[in-house]
Amino acid sequence: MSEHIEPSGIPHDELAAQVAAALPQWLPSQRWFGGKDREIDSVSAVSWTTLLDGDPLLLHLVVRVEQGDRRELYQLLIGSRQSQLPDVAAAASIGLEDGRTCYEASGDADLTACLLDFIAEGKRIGSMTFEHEPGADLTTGLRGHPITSEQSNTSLVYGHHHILKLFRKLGSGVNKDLVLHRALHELGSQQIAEPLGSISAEVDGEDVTIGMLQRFLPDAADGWVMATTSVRDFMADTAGLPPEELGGDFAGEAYRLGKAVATVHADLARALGTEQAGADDVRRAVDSMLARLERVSAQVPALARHADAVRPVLERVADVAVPVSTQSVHGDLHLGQVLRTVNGWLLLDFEGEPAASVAERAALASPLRDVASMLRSFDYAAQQLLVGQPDDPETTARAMSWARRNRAAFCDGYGKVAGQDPRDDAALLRALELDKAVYEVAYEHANRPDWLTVPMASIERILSEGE
Ligand SMILES: Nc1ncnc2c1ncn2[C@@H]1O[C@H](COP(=O)(O)OP(=O)(O)O)[C@@H](O)[C@H]1O
Ligand SMILES: O=P(O)(O)O[C@H]1O[C@H](CO)[C@@H](O[C@H]2O[C@H](CO)[C@@H](O)[C@H](O)[C@H]2O)[C@H](O)[C@H]1O
Repeated sequence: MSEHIEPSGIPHDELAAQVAAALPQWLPSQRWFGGKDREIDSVSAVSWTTLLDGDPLLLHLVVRVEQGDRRELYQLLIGSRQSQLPDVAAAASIGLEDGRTCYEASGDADLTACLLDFIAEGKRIGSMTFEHEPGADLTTGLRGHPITSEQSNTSLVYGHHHILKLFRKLGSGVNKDLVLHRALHELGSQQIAEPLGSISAEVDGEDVTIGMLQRFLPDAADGWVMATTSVRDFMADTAGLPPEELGGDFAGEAYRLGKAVATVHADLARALGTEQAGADDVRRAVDSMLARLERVSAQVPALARHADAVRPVLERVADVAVPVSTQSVHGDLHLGQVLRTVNGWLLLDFEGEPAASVAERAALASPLRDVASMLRSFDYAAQQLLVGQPDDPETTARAMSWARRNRAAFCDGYGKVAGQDPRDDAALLRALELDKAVYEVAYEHANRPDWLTVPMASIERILSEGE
């Protein structure tokens, strides 16, 4: 915390408190805010650090958001200028009652340029520590611009060299994304973007990762964009050509993606070890899936109607042969988390599901969790074109044939490297897919209500297909 006084005379602790008081109105409109499903009871400033003093001012702020029995920490960069306001999005403005303009400053490249330089210098400011990884080759003096794609966090790209992710919701300790990136990089993994540095801060007496710097891959193609382009080509073809003869066929990519995911799983097992889950562990995993089903059903009546049919599928996992091998996994793998470079597929963002607790994210799991999660994403890619469209069984059937082809290719590629086809564990895979779809119902309900039909249609399909 700092005792600095801004030129206008307001102490920074007062400014932090004023910003926190204005946040209940502002937070719900932010894509990265994970508490959109509930009323905000209060927001209070937990810690603040002056990164740039004077005019302009850059304040790092950690706030506690209270929503019923839920209490979460979020970080913000607060900019304030007395003179000319920067050309940042109007949505960044956090109005204060006394008319002062404070804004969320991650879009102000003049202010965020210092973050990269601080990492290169290995600077300590107040309770914040900026570090580069051993041997990291950093280009400094660059301006950082936020990426425009959908994100749970906020990432700034510095001159096509580096990308700095600022974790919005803060957990405790070293972020899992950083832990897994470091472990994979140490093994020489080619399936990740090299970790280059980090930012941490002492919050409530504990060191917490608040940012991670990585090599930026300017020529990489986003997996979601590639897959949905392929779906569009496939759906637009009226000559009825077989998919393998269409230019945008994705099956070869899906196969190679399967191989890349299996390689990462093998590397994670090698780097961080495996454990054998016994009957009690499996029972706990089943109970946690059932609890999620009940929780989400209570919020979304459309899901509640299927809960009686979903429950026995989840329960069947308790009958799988034990022990089940568990390990560190990605935790929220989907097509938007993979990049295709000239050297093959890379995986991003090992943080796990944004809504999960730190303990849930750190828990070891069957690697089939990631397989199921990626299979769900092929369904999403196929179905996203149908969102808001009138129901047409023929179009739906064609979209689902794209999903089937690519899901199969992904499993073939995965099995080739893993030495075992994930489809051999049909009961577990089916339950994990359903559990992920239940998670997605909650995610869409809170974030993109128009897309709720996507996981709901999948749940109906998985249930109707039987075993
Ligand atoms: N190293 C990188 N090189 C190029 N693009 C990247 C890199 N890391 C992330 N991205 C882009 O940023 C997006 C968001 O990154 P991600 O780590 O998934 O953030 P979040 O946790 O907020 O979802 C990705 O979907 C990808 O398009
Ligand atoms: O922000 P994250 O990437 O960490 O993940 C969250 O947002 C994702 C959407 O951006 C969401 O993914 C769901 O939608 C995707 C299409 O937009 C689809 O490919 C995924 O399969 C589907 O789960 C993800 O669940 C959520 O955690």
